Amino acid sequence: MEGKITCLQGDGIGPEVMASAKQVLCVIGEKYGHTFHLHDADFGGIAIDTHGEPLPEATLQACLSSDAILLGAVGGPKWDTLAVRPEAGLLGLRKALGLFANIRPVYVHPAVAHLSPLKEEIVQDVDFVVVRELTGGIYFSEPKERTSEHATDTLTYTREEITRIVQHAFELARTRRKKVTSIDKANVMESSKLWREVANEVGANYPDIVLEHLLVDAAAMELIRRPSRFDVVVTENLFGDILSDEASMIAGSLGLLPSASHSLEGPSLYEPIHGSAPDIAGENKANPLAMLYSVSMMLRHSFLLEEEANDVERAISAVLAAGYRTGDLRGEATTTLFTEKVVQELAGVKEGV
Ligand SMILES: NC(=O)c1ccc[n+]([C@@H]2O[C@H](COP(=O)([O-])OP(=O)(O)OC[C@H]3O[C@@H](n4cnc5c(N)ncnc54)[C@H](O)[C@@H]3O)[C@@H](O)[C@H]2O)c1
Ligand SMILES: CC(C)[C@H](C(=O)O)[C@@H](O)C(=O)O
Ligand SMILES: [Mg+2]
Repeated sequence: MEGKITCLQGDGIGPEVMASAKQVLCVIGEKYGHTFHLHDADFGGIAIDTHGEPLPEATLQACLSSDAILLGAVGGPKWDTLAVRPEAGLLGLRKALGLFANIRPVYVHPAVAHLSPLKEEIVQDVDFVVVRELTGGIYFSEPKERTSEHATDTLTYTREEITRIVQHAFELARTRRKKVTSIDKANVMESSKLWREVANEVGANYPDIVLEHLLVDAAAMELIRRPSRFDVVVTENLFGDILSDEASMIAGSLGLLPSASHSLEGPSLYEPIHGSAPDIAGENKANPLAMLYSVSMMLRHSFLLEEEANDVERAISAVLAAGYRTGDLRGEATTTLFTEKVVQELAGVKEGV
C-alpha cells in the first residue's frame, strides 16, 4: 500500500511528538511492506515566522492533496498577542477541509488506571467516545467582534449541521454499546433547544440505539462521578473542547488522548487533543501516546490497516505494561526513550514471525 501523509508538526512539543509518529510509521511501513510518503508543511506559529501567516496556501494545498494529515500542535506565548494567532490557522484548516466530525476516544488503559487522579474503581471500565462538532458554533458564527468596551461572540447552529454530527454519533454507537448521550444547555440556549429537537428526530431513525440528553453542567459532573456510564457522547464545538480535556484526566493525562477529524469527503486529520505544552517544550518530556494513538486511528480509518493499527496499540500496551511512563504519568521515561521502546516492540514482533 502507498499513502501520502502531510505532517504538520507545528509548535512547542508538536515537533517532538511528530518525530515519534514518524518513527512508528517508518517501522510499520517496513514491517508490513507499505510506503508512507511523509511530507512536512509549515503550520501554526512556525508558519507565521516563516511565511507571515499560520495556514499558508501551499500547506492547505498539500493537505488537500494527501490521503491523511497528521498534526502535532500549534500555538505558544511567542504568538499570543498577535492579531492572527497560530490557532486561527487550525480553525481555518478545519473549516477549509470541512472536518465537522471530531472523534475523541476516552479509554482507560489498565496499566495506568491507578495513575488517574480519580479512584481506580471509578475509572477502570471507562471506554467512551466524544463526538465533537468541529466546524460550527461559537468558534465560527458571525458576528464576532470586539472594541475596548464591548465584545461579541455568536453561537449559531443550523439544522443541517446538527443533523450530520448527531447522525455520525448514532452510526458510531451502532458499532459500540448502542448508547448516545447528547449534551447541551437546552434549559437556557436557543441553539441547544434546536440541538435537542434535532437529536430526538435523528434518534427516531435509530430504534436500536438508546438516546439520553444531559445538560452540560450535569454532564461535567457525571464525567467525574460515573464516567463508565458513557458510550458515545455527542456535543457542540465548545462543550466538546472543554469536556474532552476534562475527560483526559479520567484516562490519567492530557498526553493520552488522540483524535480524528472527518469530513464528508476528502482527507481526515489526526491529532492529539492536547496543545503545544510550552511549559515542557524542548525538554524531551512530552508523552507521545496521544500522537501514537492518533497514528493508529489514521492507519485504521484512512488506510484501512486494521492489523497494523492493532499492532501499534499492542506495542504501546506492552511498553506500558513493562513500566515505562513519561513524567505526566509520574514516570521518568523521555519522549525519545518511550518511542524507542515502542519501535523496538514493533520490530521485535517482526523478528519473531
Ligand atoms: N490542537 C492544537 O494545536 C492545540 C490544542 C490545545 C491547545 N493548543 C495551544 O497550545 C498552547 C498551550 O495551551 P495550554 O497550555 O492551555 O494546553 P496544553 O494542552 O498545551 O497543556 C496543558 C498542560 O498539559 C500538559 N501536556 C499537554 N500535552 C502533554 C503531553 N503530550 N505530555 C505531557 N504533558 C502534556 C502541559 O505540559 C500543560 O501542563 C496554546 O497556545 C493553545 O492555544 C493547541
Ligand atoms: C487550539 C484550539 C483552537 C483548539 C480548539 O479549541 O478546538 C484546541 O483546544 C483543541 O481542542 O483542538
Ligand atoms: Mg482543546
